[in-house]
Amino acid sequence: MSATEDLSLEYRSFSLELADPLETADGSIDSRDGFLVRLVDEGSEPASGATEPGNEPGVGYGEATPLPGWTESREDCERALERAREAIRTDGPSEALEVVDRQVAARHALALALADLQATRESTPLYRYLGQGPMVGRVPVNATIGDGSPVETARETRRAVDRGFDCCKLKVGLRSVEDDIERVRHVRDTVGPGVDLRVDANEAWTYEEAEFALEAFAGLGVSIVEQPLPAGALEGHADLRSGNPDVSIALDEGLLEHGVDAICEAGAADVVVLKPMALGGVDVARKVAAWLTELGITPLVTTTIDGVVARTGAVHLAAAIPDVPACGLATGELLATDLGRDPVLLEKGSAVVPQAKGLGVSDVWRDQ
Ligand SMILES: O=C(O)CCC(=O)C1=CC=C[C@@H](O)[C@@H]1C(=O)O
Ligand SMILES: [Mg+2]
Repeated sequence: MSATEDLSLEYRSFSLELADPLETADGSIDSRDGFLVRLVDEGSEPASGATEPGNEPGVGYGEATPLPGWTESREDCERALERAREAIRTDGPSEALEVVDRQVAARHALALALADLQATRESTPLYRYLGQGPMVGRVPVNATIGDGSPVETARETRRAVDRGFDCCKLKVGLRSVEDDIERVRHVRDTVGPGVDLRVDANEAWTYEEAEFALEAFAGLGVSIVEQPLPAGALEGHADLRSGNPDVSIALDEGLLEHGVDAICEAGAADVVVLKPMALGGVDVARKVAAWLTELGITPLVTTTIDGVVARTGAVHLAAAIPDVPACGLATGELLATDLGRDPVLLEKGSAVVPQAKGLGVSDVWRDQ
């Protein structure tokens, strides 16, 4: 993409309620407010007739959905998008990316819109533009289960398994470790041994609590414990790892605090969670994934409970990562409303990857 082409950027705010608040040890998420971004190549021929996915040749979509604690604030995001709008008109895409470099959600929106536009021009689905790899039909996904009562948690997990999920991530950390162990035991008894269970504590535990939890979780067949300790505790995570070879340790908040090299040097993670919205875009996340793989750490992709544009971008990112494990991409079903039609079908625990040009989303920029 050259600096001289005639690109214009527009953005609109949105607010999406969750169907039910997602309870986590870090607080409850009940709505997602952000900005839908549209990039238009003013020099390209307008599409004639109906706009099927990938059939808007001069248009790219992006989404900035800031989440407190993970990204810049909504206000900073809007100011950054305004700077990008001006910069892209006067100086081109590279300069526009530079002026939002530190506002990760805004950068995510711009980078996604640019990638969607370019992949569409090259008549290739976004994941192949990002990864330059082979055709991928599906990526495995996990169901996301909030930190509810033991009965609610078991019921939700059962429901997810009945709908075809064979991997479920349970939020933990809101109650005592003993209570969480009983909660997970109840889920295991309900769904049986064949379901892959993971837990995410969102930094809730002390080292002693985490050690106690990990030992019990190993006996319950929990495969991954995500962010058991505060993000700063790299050595603590490394010690938990070496003491509990049967359970993988995943870092999520820890990636944002330390970066890949420090995590690798400390030996603090088996798995690292990539949230493209919090990392500044699918392009950045793709590079981080490649670097992790090179270092022998497994990358997996999740969302920050985003609208359909960012969520579909995350599905493409996951499809661009070879042999990616089940990813936290079934988050659209947590929303009561969305920005438009979801081009990603969830089927038997997998997301069916859109094969249209670009992102493959359509019908998100309706006339207001
Ligand atoms: O990974 C998933 O299954 C879904 C995404 C998810 O769990 C999260 C999204 C946004 C904020 C966090 O509370 C949470 C996480 O920590 O991974
Ligand atoms: Mg997490």
